[in-house]
Amino acid sequence: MRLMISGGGTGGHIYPALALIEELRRTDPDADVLYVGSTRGLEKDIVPKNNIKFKELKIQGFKRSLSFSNIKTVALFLQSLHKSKKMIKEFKPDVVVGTGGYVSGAVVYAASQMGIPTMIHEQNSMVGLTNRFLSKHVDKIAVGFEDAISQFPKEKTIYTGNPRAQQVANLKSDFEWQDVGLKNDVPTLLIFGGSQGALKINKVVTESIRLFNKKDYQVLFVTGKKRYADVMKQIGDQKINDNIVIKDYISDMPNMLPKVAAIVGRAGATSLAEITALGIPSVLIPSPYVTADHQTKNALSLVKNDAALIITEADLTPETLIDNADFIMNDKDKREKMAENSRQMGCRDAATRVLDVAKSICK
Ligand SMILES: CC(=O)N[C@H]1[C@@H](OP(=O)(O)OP(=O)(O)OC[C@H]2O[C@@H](n3ccc(=O)[nH]c3=O)[C@H](O)[C@@H]2O)O[C@H](CO)[C@@H](O)[C@@H]1O
Repeated sequence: MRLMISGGGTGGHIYPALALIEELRRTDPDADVLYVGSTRGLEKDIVPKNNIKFKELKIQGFKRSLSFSNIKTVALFLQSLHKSKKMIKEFKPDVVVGTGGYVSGAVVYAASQMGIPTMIHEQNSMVGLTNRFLSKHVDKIAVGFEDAISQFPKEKTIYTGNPRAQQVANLKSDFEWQDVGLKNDVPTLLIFGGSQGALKINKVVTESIRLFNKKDYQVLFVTGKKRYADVMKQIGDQKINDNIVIKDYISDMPNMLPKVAAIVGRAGATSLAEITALGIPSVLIPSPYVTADHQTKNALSLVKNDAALIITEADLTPETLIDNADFIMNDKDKREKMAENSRQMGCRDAATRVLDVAKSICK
């Protein structure tokens, strides 16, 4: 198969695409893949490291208010459309797949205009801007949450789960906590605010260091690449005990996640697919800044099943953070029960399902 794939901006759109590519290469070693990303997103660092051909487009999103930059957005979109068509003519894909982010809007739309089979994957329970636009033009729509089906044309939409779930569930981890300076035999709480880190979570965690210092469990706190320096400045000369390690980014999350006892984090759809694939209990702090508050909806699907706890960003303080973290980390039975509930929700064959949909539309 010749697969052209595009997903950009944040990890939540990129990692499902990488998981799909991994599944394609596993089942079809002769497959040829071209990934098209944006010049500004995380994909330009992440994708080439995975030995995947990568091409870039310059593109940006619409501002919600009337703004001059929206004129530039339209110009960049038209330019990207033109470049995408050129790339498609050269690469000659059998199918073009979009996993979200503005860049996928141009690439998938260009392909649909040229009569190439197209599909999108929507990770969230609420459809995003780009996928809403593309849904009218593509042949198939794969969704990560059953709740999303009703927001798309019924006849071409199918529930598949999120390909990243299968990737993390199948990996044989050789990760050791000693690799990051922690102990192997102490339960570890992983704290991170999605693929880019979250300002409020970082602030409250830095204010909680004194309290985490005293815990019997360990904490790995991941700040997001661009936020690390600020966090270290905020921490200043506070004492950090051996049970806490701070990192800017984890490059190989699938290898680490199976060894994590619990997670405190945002409720991005791809993170939740990983959490449920592996059965990890979590404390979720949904981002209030995303389209249609979709992270709250994502989070509540786990909370309803007693697989996660939720703290709204407005209620997040060192006290609520520590109370919720302790609730999970200090009670092994509770943790195991939540882990099982979380595992029940996992969709561990999602990459196969998405690939099957892509194959079904190839000419
Ligand atoms: C602010 C924003 O727009 N967030 C959206 C974005 O989130 P975001 O990009 O944060 O996506 P998710 O939380 O869903 O996924 C994050 C991904 O990055 C990985 N990771 C994270 C940290 C790290 O150090 N290393 C690492 O590899 C995680 O393992 C996961 O695979 O896309 C998601 C999926 O469409 C949406 O649900 C989110 O609402």
